[in-house]
Amino acid sequence: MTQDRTGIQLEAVRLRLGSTDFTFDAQLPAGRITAIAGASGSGKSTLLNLVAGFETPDSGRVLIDGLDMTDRHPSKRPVSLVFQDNNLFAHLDLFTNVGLGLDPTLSLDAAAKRAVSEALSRVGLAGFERRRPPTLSGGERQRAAFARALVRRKPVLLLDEPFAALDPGLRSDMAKLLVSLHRETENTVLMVSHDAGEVMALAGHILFVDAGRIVFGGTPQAFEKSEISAINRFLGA
Ligand SMILES: Nc1ncnc2c1ncn2[C@@H]1O[C@H](COP(=O)(O)OP(=O)(O)OP(=O)(O)O)[C@@H](O)[C@H]1O
Repeated sequence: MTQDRTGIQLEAVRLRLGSTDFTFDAQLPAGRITAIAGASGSGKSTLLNLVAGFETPDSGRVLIDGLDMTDRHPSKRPVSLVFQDNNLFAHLDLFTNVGLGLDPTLSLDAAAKRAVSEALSRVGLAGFERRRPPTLSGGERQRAAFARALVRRKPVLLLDEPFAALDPGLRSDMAKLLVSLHRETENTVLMVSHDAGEVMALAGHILFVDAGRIVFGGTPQAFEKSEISAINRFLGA
């Protein structure tokens, strides 16, 4: 691991979308899994989109490992992404889909091709290289999306409800896969989730968003003891 990993900072970030105002101030630890939790419509995806670069703040700054990302194009940020709907190209086989994570022009040398096969194998999809996404189960497609993120070897992994479309058994398998990939890569993970069980099982750090603001940032232990009513509702207390 490099010495100067300081994680993700949102410094006095302000954004207005339609009639909704967002204000985010946060410091997210490097090398940990941080969950962004909150009710539907609270602003979880918006926060993630600000880090990914799909939204640009009206004011304030977004930093990753100390570098100002605020005006940097999403493709130039040191992040990889996994979404609920996995965004695989249906007409391309898995090898190509994962290879695109490495190089959009697909000019892959022998080492890059090996990396693609290793990533598929790491998520349990060895031998699936020539299969196209429509021939796979939902869980297999989501594994392929993880392989595509993995192969990029970026210091930050952004996940937006990555398991939401899966049934409970698969959700728990994928959660285990995420934890084991995280142990290996020690990357900084930011994961949107509206599932209290998932948040408590996976996160080492939690941000809770309510009405466009972060109303809690801290450990799962402190989160459980919080007396904020929106958090108690979220935890089903
Ligand atoms: N481009 C936009 N224009 C106008 N309003 C927007 C836009 N994007 C998001 N919003 C609004 O901002 C609020 C927060 O949206 P966001 O998607 O961040 O919430 P969320 O917490 O991720 O919700 P969910 O759990 O339902 O996905 C919502 O009320 C949404 O309608």
